[in-house]
Amino acid sequence: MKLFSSVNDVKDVPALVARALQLKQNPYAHQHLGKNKTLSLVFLNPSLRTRMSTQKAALNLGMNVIVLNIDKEGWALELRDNVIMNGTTVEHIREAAGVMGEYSDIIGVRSFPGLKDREEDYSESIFNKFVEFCKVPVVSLESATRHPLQSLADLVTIEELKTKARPKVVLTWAPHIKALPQAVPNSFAEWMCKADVDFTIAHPAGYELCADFTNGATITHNQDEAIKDADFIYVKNWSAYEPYGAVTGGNEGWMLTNAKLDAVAPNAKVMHCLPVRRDLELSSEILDGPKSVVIHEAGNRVWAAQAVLKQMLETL
Ligand SMILES: NCCC[C@H](NC(=O)CCC(=O)O)C(=O)O
Ligand SMILES: NC(=O)OP(=O)(O)O
Repeated sequence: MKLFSSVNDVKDVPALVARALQLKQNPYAHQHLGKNKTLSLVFLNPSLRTRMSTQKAALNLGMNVIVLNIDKEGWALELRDNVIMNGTTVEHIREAAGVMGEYSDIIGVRSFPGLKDREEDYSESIFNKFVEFCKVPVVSLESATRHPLQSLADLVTIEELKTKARPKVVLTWAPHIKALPQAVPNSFAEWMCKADVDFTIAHPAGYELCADFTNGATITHNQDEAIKDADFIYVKNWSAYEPYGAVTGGNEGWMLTNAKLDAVAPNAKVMHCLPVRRDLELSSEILDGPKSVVIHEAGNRVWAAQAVLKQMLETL
């Protein structure tokens, strides 16, 4: 595998999930694979889980790891082509990515969307420039439109905790005060549409995701109807795709509570990629109660990352 940017880069998804679960049982069995190999993790945006879990995964495989918070510690990066660099940017992504490739066997990149220009964000221009100019295999650490390491960990979690062959999985929109990217819900939907699950998406009118990611999902504006008898409820806020980046008020009632779960989904396990704003996106009674699997889910980020890195190391 030379690129991990979406589910489409994975030949056999069930095999990758199975590999992640095997690695969880035996984390240090492949330390020879990463010996003398360097993973560089490059962040243009903040991270807790992705940074720590991917670093841990690489260490488990015997790799060396370099972390660069390029937004804070690097030179101001020019991302546009054909501009005279007489302003505040100091180094072009062409040289920066090329140089990072010299120091790395695999590079991970995190670059969030600006949420201003949909065409620009959905073209994945920043992520794709890293891929083009660094000339080594690249793992997405969350790009403008997708978060595949998160989605793989989510699928691993569902596979591990499901109590029936084909569980009902619901992605529900949640309230927030800010405009957040569509990357996590796009990616979760894209992975779930390819998995052996019964998949529903619930959101208020106006929060339709880009249809490229939701093909095969049941989509509704009725949260109670959507979560009825769900086995897994995946909670996430996102801003509108159309008009792009918009946030409309008046949907505070979409926050999931124990009362809602008790009424229609008593057996549901509740997931969230984190970070989560308590009692805005998701009630603390759920987060602190037995239905929440968010910490377990975040733990599985290690095995998802390790399965991907292992496959990349095998094809270096
Ligand atoms: N990597 C996980 C999610 C990252 C991002 N959340 C955020 O930016 C939260 C910011 C805040 O709550 O202020 C998102 O939703 O895509
Ligand atoms: N879920 C997730 O990607 O978390 P971080 O943004 O903290 O890496």
